[in-house]
Amino acid sequence: MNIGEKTIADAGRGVAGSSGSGIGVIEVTELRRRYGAAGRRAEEGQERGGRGGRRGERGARSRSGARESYEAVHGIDFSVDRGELFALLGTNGAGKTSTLELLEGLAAPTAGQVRVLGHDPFRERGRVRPHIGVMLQEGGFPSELTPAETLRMWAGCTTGARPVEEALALVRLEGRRDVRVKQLSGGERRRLDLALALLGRPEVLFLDEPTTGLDTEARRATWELVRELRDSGTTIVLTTHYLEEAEELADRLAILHHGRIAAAGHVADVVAAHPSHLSFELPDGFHLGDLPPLGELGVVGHETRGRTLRLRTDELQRTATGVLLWAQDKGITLRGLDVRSASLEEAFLHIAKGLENT
Ligand SMILES: Nc1ncnc2c1ncn2[C@@H]1O[C@H](COP(=O)(O)OP(=O)(O)OP(=O)(O)O)[C@@H](O)[C@H]1O
Repeated sequence: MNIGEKTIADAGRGVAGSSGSGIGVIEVTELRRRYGAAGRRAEEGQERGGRGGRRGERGARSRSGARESYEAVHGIDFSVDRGELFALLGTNGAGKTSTLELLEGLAAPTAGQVRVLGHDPFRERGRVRPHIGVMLQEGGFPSELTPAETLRMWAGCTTGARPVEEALALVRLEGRRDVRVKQLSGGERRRLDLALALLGRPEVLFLDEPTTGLDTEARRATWELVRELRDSGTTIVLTTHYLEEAEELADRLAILHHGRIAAAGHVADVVAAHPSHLSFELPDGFHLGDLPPLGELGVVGHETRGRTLRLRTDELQRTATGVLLWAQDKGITLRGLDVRSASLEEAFLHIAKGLENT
C-alpha cells in the first residue's frame, strides 16, 4: 500500500537531534505537568482532544478534588529525530498519556519546554496541528455515523486529506465502511481512530496505545503499517503496554516510572543495562559455598529458593562457562538449568518494581 509522499515542513530543520544522526523533530526539555491545585492554570488552558475522549473526565476528576495536586510528569528530557519511532513505556499511571498530550499541544506544560517541528505545540497550535496526526487512547466518534461518513466529515476539516477510500484501506476497514460506528467491534474502532490520525498525511504521528484491543492479526497488520509510515519518513511517538510491540517497532524508547525517565535509549542498550540470569538446582550434598567464588564467575547477585540457585550476571558467557566447568569437574548434572539473557520485559519489570537504584 502506497502511504503517500510527505511534505517536510522547513520548520523542523536545524533543530538538534538526540542521537546526532538526524534532525530533532521533537525536543522535550525539563518537562513537567502538574494536575490539580498547583497545575490548574495549565489544565484550564487545555483544549479538548478534538474528537472527545477521556480528557474531559480527567479534568473533572481533578476539579472534584480526588487528588488535589499531582505531578504526573516530573522533569523529563528527550528528543526524537525525523523518521524515528520513539516508544514511551511505563506501568499504568507512569505518565505516558500526560506526556503525549503535551507533545500533541492538548495541554500546556507546568514547566519546561516542548518543541514539535520547531514550534510550541500548545501556543503555536495553528503552525503545528496541520503537520501532526493524533490517535487518542480513547477516541470518541458519533456512534450513528459509519466509518466512511466519519472519515468524510473529518476530511472536511483536514488540509490535504487522503481520499476516504485510501484511509479505509490503510487500516483494512473497507469491508466495514458502511456499518454504523456503534456496531463496530472495539478493535475496528481502534483502526478507525488510526485512519483518522493518518487522514492528513502527518509528518509527525502520535499513537496512544494503538493496538490495545486488537486481535493478533490486526495488531501485526498495524505494526506493518506503522513500519511503512516510519520508513517513508514519518516521525512517530507511541505509547504501549506491549513490550513485544516496542521491541518490534521502536528505534529508541523511554521507560517512565512515576513521571520520570527511568531508562532510555536503543532497545538493545536498555536491555543490556540489566543483568542476565542463570539458575539451576543444587544437587544433594552441594551448597552455595561449594561453587567457585561467585565474583570470579562474574556474578553480581544471587537468590536461593529451596535447592534452586539463581545467579544474576552482566557477563552471562563467563558465568555459564564457569558453572558448567565446575559441574563437569564434580561430575554432576545440573537439573533445571536455565540460562537467560536479559530481555526488555525483565528490564521493564525491574524498573516497574522500583529496583533501578538497588
Ligand atoms: N486530570 C487529572 N487530574 C489528576 N490526576 C491525573 C489526571 N490525569 C491523570 N492523572 C494522574 O496522572 C498520573 C499519570 O497518568 P497518565 O494517564 O499520564 O499515565 P499513563 O502512563 O498514560 O497510564 P496508563 O498506562 O494507565 O494509560 C496518574 O497517576 C493519573 O492518575
